[in-house]
Amino acid sequence: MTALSSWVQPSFGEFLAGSGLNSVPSAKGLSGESKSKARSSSTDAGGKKPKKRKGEPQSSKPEPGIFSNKDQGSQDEPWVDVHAPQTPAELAVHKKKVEEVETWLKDHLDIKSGNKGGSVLVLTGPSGCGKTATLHVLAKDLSCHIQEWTNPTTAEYRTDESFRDSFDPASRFNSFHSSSQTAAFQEFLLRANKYNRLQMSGDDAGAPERKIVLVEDFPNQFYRQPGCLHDILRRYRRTGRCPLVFIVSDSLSGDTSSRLLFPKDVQEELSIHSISFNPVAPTSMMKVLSRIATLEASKSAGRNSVPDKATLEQLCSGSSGDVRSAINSLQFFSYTGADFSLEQSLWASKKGKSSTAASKPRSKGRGRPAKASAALEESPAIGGKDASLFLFRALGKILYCKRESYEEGDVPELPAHLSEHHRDKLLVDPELVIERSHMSGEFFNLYLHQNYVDFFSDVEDVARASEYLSDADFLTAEWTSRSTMLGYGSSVATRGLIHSNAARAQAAHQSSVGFKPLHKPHWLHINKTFRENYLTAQSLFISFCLTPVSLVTELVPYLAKLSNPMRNQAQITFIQDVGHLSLRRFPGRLQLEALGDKDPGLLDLDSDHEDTGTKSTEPSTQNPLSGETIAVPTLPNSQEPGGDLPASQPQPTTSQALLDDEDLLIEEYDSD
Ligand SMILES: Nc1ncnc2c1ncn2[C@@H]1O[C@H](COP(=O)(O)OP(=O)(O)OP(=O)(O)O)[C@@H](O)[C@H]1O
Repeated sequence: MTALSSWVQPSFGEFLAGSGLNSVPSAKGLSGESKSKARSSSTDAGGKKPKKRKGEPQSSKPEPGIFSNKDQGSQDEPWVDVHAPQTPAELAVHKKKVEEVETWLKDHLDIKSGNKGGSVLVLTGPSGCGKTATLHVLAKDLSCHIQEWTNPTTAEYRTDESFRDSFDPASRFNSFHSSSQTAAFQEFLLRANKYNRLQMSGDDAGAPERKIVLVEDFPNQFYRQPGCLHDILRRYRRTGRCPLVFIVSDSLSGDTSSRLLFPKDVQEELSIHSISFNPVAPTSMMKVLSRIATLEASKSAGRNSVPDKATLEQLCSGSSGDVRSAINSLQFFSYTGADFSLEQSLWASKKGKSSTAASKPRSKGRGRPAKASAALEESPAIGGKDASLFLFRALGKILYCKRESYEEGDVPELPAHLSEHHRDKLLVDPELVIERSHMSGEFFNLYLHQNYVDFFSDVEDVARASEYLSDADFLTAEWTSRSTMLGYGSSVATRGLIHSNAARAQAAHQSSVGFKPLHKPHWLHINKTFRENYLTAQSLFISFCLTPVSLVTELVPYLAKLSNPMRNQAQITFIQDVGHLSLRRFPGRLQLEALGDKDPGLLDLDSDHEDTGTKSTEPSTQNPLSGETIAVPTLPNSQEPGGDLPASQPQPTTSQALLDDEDLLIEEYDSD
């Protein structure tokens, strides 16, 4: 927030000074001209804070969270700080999560009770869901001190010598930056672990210091080489005396950074406890917003308006469970509501538009979808957070393609020969859905391709839809134009799919498809196997000096035909698995891996690699489509034949039993 307020104020300073406004929330970090201009025009709220001259140190700057002083200059303070929770009961976080963190802290704070000091906790969850606030409140409750790591700025450790080193052609590019940041982090941990805080007057001198080391700001080097962090953690685990808490915020589409920094095996090895926070629930969010709005309205003597319930609800839905963003939007709204007369009318007209759209009764369908689709289609009116969609919901929006009938005379009728193409008004915007799924259009198409058939009831429609999917594929086939054509490709795929589904063309007659489980694309698995086979072939047959493609398509099939090709057991197994196309082992269709409603979209192949690999529990088997046998222990359960197939999929047939193949025996050959 400090950073935020320091750039917000200069940008608005002149405008505020000119308009005689003084109650914009940006006292923290004020600097320079704009600040003095804003101050000079202050008559009321600005005057509450002692005036500071340019260049004067800002000693009274409150820390965010519980350290902020409620009484001082709250008019100018960001409300997130003024109304920071002080007790666990005030937290907008689910009680169970708070208890979980509290129990862990209590268990690991007492150094004397066994050697638990060097234990590590990772808090994950979306940004602004109260992870830091929870830790601060609990630390205060348990009377312990938080020592937090912040990345030093480059200037701080750019001593003359290291600066000169960085220009040394022999030294690796940027090495001074990353290594010194990691070294500084290591030193911080060492010191935090070794030394207590200086005793200040008023501190209880006798009481042993209880301390939590907090890391929220990770040195960049750790993202490039997570191994560095893991080594430091191993050392800390052995020597640490106080609990170490990491806070990792999830990205919009998944928890990729926490998986990168704290992979499962490292968590197990170092007994790292992980607690995952959810976005703040709308009911808790409403409580927090109403409390703050009422308090602020009573404090401001009529200058701030209390937003009505509908507005608060809108703020809640626009914040996507981010309490910080919701409170900021509320503060912004309250100021605009009271002070900016011009802005007020602009906001009001925008709000009016969205609220009429949201409240407009729909002629067809139930209330809930109307509300949901309105929330998706309308951007939140007041400083709303980017609303992301979980992949599961995004796919549902396209596959279920909700429609609403046109009002009489709304659209011109199509000519008779085109009447079969008439469709009711679509309630989703496919491009927006893809954008909010935070996934590339190509990957999104893959998911559609895997799942669309279950949502169709006519084979002619399926044929048309598959043509659109092929067209989309074709549009992005040429690498030179791919980046330009990606958007078109996904539009053709999504809109083509939606249009082809004639059974869902009319809002009044949208056939009920019921709930259909969605699955991850089989392509992901094939691609993973393909890459693994390439790597294995390369390492096993390195002496042949062939490219991976030649190895797998020429050498290995050839060796498979020989009865005595190799002497190494690993090579023999690989040749048996990959070298020949066997139809022998497959009794039925694949069972695909289900897509959960919270599964993140896969942004790149590496994350897919990890994703499919870690979730696998099933034994290895063979792919009936390509004929490849997959001897990979980490095979996803999508490959297990014969298991419980979803009702939507054809059940295994017995015809494959006829495809019996004689066993291929490869004997070991010793050339010596
Ligand atoms: N009732 C409340 N519960 C939780 N936070 C609140 C509440 N009221 C105000 N806040 C403020 O909301 C903000 C919550 O952000 P917090 O830093 O805890 O989020 P976070 O999950 O750690 O996310 P990030 O990683 O982005 O910082 C804090 O500034 C906190 O002071």
